[in-house]
Amino acid sequence: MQAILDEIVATIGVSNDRGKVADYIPQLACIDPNQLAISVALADGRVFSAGDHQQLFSIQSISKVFTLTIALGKLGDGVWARVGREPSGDPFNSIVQLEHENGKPRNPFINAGAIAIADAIMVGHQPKETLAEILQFVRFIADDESICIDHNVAESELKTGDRNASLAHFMASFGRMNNPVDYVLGTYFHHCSIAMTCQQLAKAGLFLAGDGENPVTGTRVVSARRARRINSLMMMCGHYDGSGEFAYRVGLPGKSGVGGGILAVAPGHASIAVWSPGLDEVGNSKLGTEALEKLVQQTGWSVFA
Ligand SMILES: NC(=O)CC[C@H](N)C(=O)O
Repeated sequence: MQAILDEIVATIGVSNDRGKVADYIPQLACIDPNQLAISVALADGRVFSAGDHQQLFSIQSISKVFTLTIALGKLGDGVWARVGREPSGDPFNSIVQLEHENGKPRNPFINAGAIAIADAIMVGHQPKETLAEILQFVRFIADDESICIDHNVAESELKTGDRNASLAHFMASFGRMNNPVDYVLGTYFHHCSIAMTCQQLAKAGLFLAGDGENPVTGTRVVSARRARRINSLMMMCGHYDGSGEFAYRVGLPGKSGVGGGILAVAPGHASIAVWSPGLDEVGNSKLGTEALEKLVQQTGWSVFA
């Protein structure tokens, strides 16, 4: 495995065509695009990494997998009254479907859906309490107490978050927000601003590769059925309007973030985190996707194999 990862970083890491760093969040615009990292956490507890795998990055929308998991724990199937389970086929920050679909986001991974999920898990709590709960959950699944929120990124998003504020207010106009919109947005921006290394992220995804149980710590996070369902949502919706392309090229459930990270799950085998800040046209890590494509070719881990 180490040789495979070293080879992936050596070949893909030299690419001149690295995509474009997200610049609508000023704090992300200044990240050096010449970075690439990959970590594979195997079901037997071994973790292999290559490239800049010790570097912290903004997990952004990958956090939506964790907030969905928390929401399912709190609301069970009640989650599906708040968001759907269908791919949107539209950009991650699109507002158009909300008008025709009664303010109900298509899925929990587009921005509107994740904002609705943030509202759902607040259940009357203050943003601080909700964020503490989210952070505690992420630290628990990653088995790492050092994971934190990057407050500079959160502030930066807050200042330039007009689109997300529009989505939230638009949903509120359909009576779909239980908490003050500003509180929900504050929660959403901060959970998107959790900073992790590839190694930490790969470990955090292990429960999804292990039928809901972290195979290393032996702790059950969700039921096997719930893990399968989260994986299926990642497969269908995790890369927005690039989900079909990702399934075609990589063939694993995955969730991307505009920080350039991707969490991918090879059920029964491994949890994989990749990071390279340059994004393709739809906002998914360009080299990260290429690295995963190569890894799956070498390991045969595609769920369609
Ligand atoms: N695709 C993403 O990672 C988007 C998340 C980002 N926080 C936003 O709201 O725009």
